[in-house]
Amino acid sequence: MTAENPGAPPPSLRVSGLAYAYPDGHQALFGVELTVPRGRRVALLGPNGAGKTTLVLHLNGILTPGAGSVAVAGLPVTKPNLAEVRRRVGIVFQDPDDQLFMPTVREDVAFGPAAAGLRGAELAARVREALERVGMAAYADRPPHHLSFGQRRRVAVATVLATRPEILVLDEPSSNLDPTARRELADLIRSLDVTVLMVTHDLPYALELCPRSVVLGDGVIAADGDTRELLSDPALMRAHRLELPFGFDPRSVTVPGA
Ligand SMILES: Nc1ncnc2c1ncn2[C@@H]1O[C@H](COP(=O)(O)OP(=O)(O)OP(=O)(O)O)[C@@H](O)[C@H]1O
Repeated sequence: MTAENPGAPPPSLRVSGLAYAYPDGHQALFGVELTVPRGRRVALLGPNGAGKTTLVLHLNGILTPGAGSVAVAGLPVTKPNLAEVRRRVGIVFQDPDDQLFMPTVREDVAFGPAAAGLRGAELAARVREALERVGMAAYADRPPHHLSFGQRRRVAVATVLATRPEILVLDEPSSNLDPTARRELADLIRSLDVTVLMVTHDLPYALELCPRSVVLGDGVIAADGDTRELLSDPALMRAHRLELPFGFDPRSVTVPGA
């Protein structure tokens, strides 16, 4: 239940007054406010050094707020809640090799749900379902390092989906993908029935996948709104080093499913 709408489920993510300084004293976040309702896809944009990674590292408790708080589906991100928080927040890192470390794809995808206590037929079904979801069921017995980069990224998504997260955090999901793999991953993301926070410098990808974007600049939220409108605001774009590909006009692009 929430104060705004009694009876409604809490948002997938609520970040309130989040401030953080690294141990060397560098203040990376200043009072960030961000609410992502369940089932929405939101892009987190901003130049290098804006604080995007610092924000994401608070979502699963790798960093602890200097001030403010984070809650995932109403559960505060605090030390006693970390195991459940990490099941609810599935982060797909930019480099799939940071996530895949078992001898086979099947074992990598089983790792999360097995750690959460699933065994036997239930575990096998969960792994199969996640691999089917990302179109990689035929590769279950292959070593991850024999797969292409795009295939490894899909398996990395499966490792996270297998834990049935409340929110999927994608860190630069389109990086290093060829155009076909990029489109296939977009189709996959669009087909998922899950809340998504996508950190990206790929503005067309943000437009294609996320109706809403948040622009972070120097540790503060500089803008939060309709992606197409934000990307059509030259002053905002210039101020935050956001650049569209040459000739790309966000107002003339048709977004699938929109
Ligand atoms: N371990 C650290 N110690 C001190 N300062 C740090 C540390 N990690 C990051 N910073 C600083 O915090 C600020 C935010 O960094 P962060 O990595 O969150 O930015 P980002 O938006 O994710 O950038 P990028 O797009 O390059 O990934 C930067 O000024 C960065 O130099």
